[in-house]
Amino acid sequence: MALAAAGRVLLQAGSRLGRREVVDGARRFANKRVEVEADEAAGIAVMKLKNPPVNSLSLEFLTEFLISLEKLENNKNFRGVILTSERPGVFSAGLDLMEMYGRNPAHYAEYWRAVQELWLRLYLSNMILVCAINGTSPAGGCLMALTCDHRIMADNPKYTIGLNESQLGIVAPFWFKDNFVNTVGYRTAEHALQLGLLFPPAEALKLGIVDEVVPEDQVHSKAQSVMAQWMAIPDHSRQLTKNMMRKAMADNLIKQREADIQNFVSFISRDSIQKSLHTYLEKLKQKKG
Ligand SMILES: CCCCC/C=C\C/C=C\C/C=C/C(=O)SCCNC(=O)CCNC(=O)[C@H](O)C(C)(C)COP(=O)(O)OP(=O)(O)OC[C@H]1O[C@@H](n2cnc3c(N)ncnc32)[C@H](O)[C@@H]1OP(=O)(O)O
Repeated sequence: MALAAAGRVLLQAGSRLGRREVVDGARRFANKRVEVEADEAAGIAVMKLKNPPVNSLSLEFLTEFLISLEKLENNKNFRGVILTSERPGVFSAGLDLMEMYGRNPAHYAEYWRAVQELWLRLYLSNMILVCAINGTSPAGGCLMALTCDHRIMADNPKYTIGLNESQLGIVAPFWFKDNFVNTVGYRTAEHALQLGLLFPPAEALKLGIVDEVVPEDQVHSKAQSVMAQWMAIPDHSRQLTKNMMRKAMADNLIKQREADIQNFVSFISRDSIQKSLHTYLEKLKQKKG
């Protein structure tokens, strides 16, 4: 119920944005920040993140992404989604720092609800989610990948993935942490989270953050072949199994959703945290100059 209500809010927000859908022969639809190549006959869609310059998860991006995902969820012909970036090199730079810096509490609360919604929708999706990680994927970007059923990363040592929040002076929320612990195990998570480590593909593979590393030009073909394997499993048994594995963790957030929002708002509003974010943003700018 809570999920459905929040979904409606996002849909309303989406229509307020007034984005015109572009339909190309019923096989492609797009809003400004997400491109969907939908092959209804095959039952597979490719969702490409396209929020330049670095696919940060801004409020507008989250709204548009959730609307696109819901369209696919509502069409029973779609059984699988491949998530990838339209801009090879960066899968996603994670949460949009500008949504968490210098804004007011109401904005922080609205943003955090949308971030929760993204995680819940992806984590509990009945569809098969395969992540084609064709670039760097820190923090919230890594989280998106962690919600997927299978992760394939491009073999480029320049790309990294992990939960680096502590390096920014912030803390990975408990549900980011839970998703990570369930993927890599407690000790690895404890170590990586405290240090805010980002891992290149080979190390990410060793730790189980990703399932496969393939040459960069094969990420998409690999994602398609993995999807074909998963599609061969009957939906009902796969979905019941997925739900059995994931429900408890998702319910843990659902039951304390409002408290989690309040926690986030009071944490992110602190002067010391705003100062840390300021320093980090300055560092990002200086890197350029
Ligand atoms: C105890 C209670 C706890 C409660 C919980 C409380 C708090 C937790 C809250 C949130 C968890 C946070 C999760 C996150 O996801 S935080 C974001 C983490 N992301 C990063 O650290 C990535 C930062 N970016 C980079 O490292 C690089 O940009 C890149 C992704 C490697 C790409 O490098 P590239 O050289 O290609 O681009 P630039 O660095 O030049 O960037 C271009 C442009 O984009 C801006 N930008 C980059 N990342 C972000 C971002 N995440 N959000 C917003 N903007 C971003 C960058 O500043 C440049 O802007 P400019 O204006 O200078 O062009």
